[in-house]
Amino acid sequence: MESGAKSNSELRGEICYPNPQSHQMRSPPSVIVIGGGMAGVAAARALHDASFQVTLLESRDRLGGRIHTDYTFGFPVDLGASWLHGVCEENPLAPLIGRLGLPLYRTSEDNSVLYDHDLESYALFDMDGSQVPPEVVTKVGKTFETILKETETVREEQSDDISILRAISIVFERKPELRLEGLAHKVLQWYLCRMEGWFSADANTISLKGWDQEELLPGGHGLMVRGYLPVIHTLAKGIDIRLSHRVTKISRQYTGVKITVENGKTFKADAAVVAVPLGVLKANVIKFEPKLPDWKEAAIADIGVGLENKIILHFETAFWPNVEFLGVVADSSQNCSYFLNLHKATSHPVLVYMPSGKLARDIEKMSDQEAANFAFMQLKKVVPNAPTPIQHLVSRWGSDVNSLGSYSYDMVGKPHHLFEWLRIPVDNLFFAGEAMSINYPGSVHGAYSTGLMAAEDCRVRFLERYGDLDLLQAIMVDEAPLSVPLLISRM
Ligand SMILES: Cc1cc2nc3c(=O)[nH]c(=O)nc-3n(C[C@H](O)[C@H](O)[C@H](O)COP(=O)(O)OP(=O)(O)OC[C@H]3O[C@@H](n4cnc5c(N)ncnc54)[C@H](O)[C@@H]3O)c2cc1C
Repeated sequence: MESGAKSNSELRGEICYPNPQSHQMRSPPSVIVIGGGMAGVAAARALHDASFQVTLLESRDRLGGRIHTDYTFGFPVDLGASWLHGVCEENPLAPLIGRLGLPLYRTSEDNSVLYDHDLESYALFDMDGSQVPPEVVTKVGKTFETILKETETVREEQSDDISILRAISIVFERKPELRLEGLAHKVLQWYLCRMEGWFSADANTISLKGWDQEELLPGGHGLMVRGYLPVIHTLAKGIDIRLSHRVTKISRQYTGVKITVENGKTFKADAAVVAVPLGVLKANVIKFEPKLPDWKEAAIADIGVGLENKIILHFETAFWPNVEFLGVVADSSQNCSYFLNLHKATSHPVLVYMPSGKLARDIEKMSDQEAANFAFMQLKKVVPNAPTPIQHLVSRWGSDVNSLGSYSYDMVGKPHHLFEWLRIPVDNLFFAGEAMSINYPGSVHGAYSTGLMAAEDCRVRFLERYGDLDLLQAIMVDEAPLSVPLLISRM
């Protein structure tokens, strides 16, 4: 409490607020974490370990959020995140995954996701089922790399931001020799389709100035062979978690926060960590009282949320080429297809079809069976006499009220620093989530690191106010040294 202000008892109301002189006698500060995805559980774990009283409110009847490992097939399959992007010691999640002994299967060694042309990994097919010669895939991959390099010159010249698609067409106007025809053109569209998948957005909405501002960690991309969920469950151990508690209102008061959930029940605490998806914040599902400052609302409005879904097909046996990825090339990026072959990594006969952007939005309008049929028709372009799948799973991240999108990206004309603005606390509200990570947006490790940052910001806020250094133990925000090596197959 500041000097000269009212006494604690006058201010407190129903909340027990700390008194600097009597902190030894009060209970530890309390924090409500809203959202039980990676960011929320990471914040809850760190605050719990630093002696805070933590309650986590989660709207779904499960933890994990956009980490959703499903066991319907009798083995784990991820409907949301499945890769650790950056299989290296610098990855903030590496120490935890290493300690848990969870195996990773490296699908590519290259840390670039855009023009990786590791030929072992891919088999691309034309619409008529004929395989694209590997040398064409490599050659077009190099051309795509050159085109993206050329867009850097366009970026330097343009004062206003434009889309990556517009920049590519400017490059074609200037250097017609980079424009490809026939099969090579279709392969180029497939590379563009993969780029759109990385951002979960169409190329005409992705910012030329912002698209490469995230930090790509080295070490390539490793699939979590046993699914991502064990990481969430480890972090959540011992935390007071209330599932099926959808928050509808967050009131900031001088004495703390009051959180209202759907059934009218209220929770009070000294502070809160808001770790719900950006899509949920955009939809105003949660009312903030008083309203959030204009700069925060602008950041919420101006960061994009894209859509990527997974249609998971389970077969009796694996009958497709033994490569990590299968692709179908086409005249436009939207008509290209992209399958992950889980059989390579897990020995289970499963293919994962991954549409993004407008295609993903269109597919979400279909029933599960129609969506599975659509994915199967794409597969038939690769293997015309493919037997029908025995089971399927379909994600709907766009229409699910708990996510309202897949992950964030830089929209045209919007500065990248908005990701940091989204993270900055507002009084005793702290913010965490993949869209609050300026370095690693759209990723699990980004969400994790913002959870730790929110916890640390909260801890420091209490220390500043009460100066109680013993009560609250330091939170490791910086990467801990990797004590256990990662278990990586396909080195
Ligand atoms: C299809 C797909 C594939 C992906 N692949 C990868 C990948 O391979 N690697 C990678 O690193 N990243 C990947 N990502 C991104 C990654 O999943 C996310 O960046 C990360 O999981 C987000 O974590 P989060 O805690 O910020 O949000 P979330 O996981 O969405 O957690 C937010 C939580 O808040 C809850 N919530 C929502 N509204 C309320 C409310 N009103 N009250 C209370 N709780 C609420 C939600 O139910 C949810 O549990 C993928 C995402 C998708 C959708």
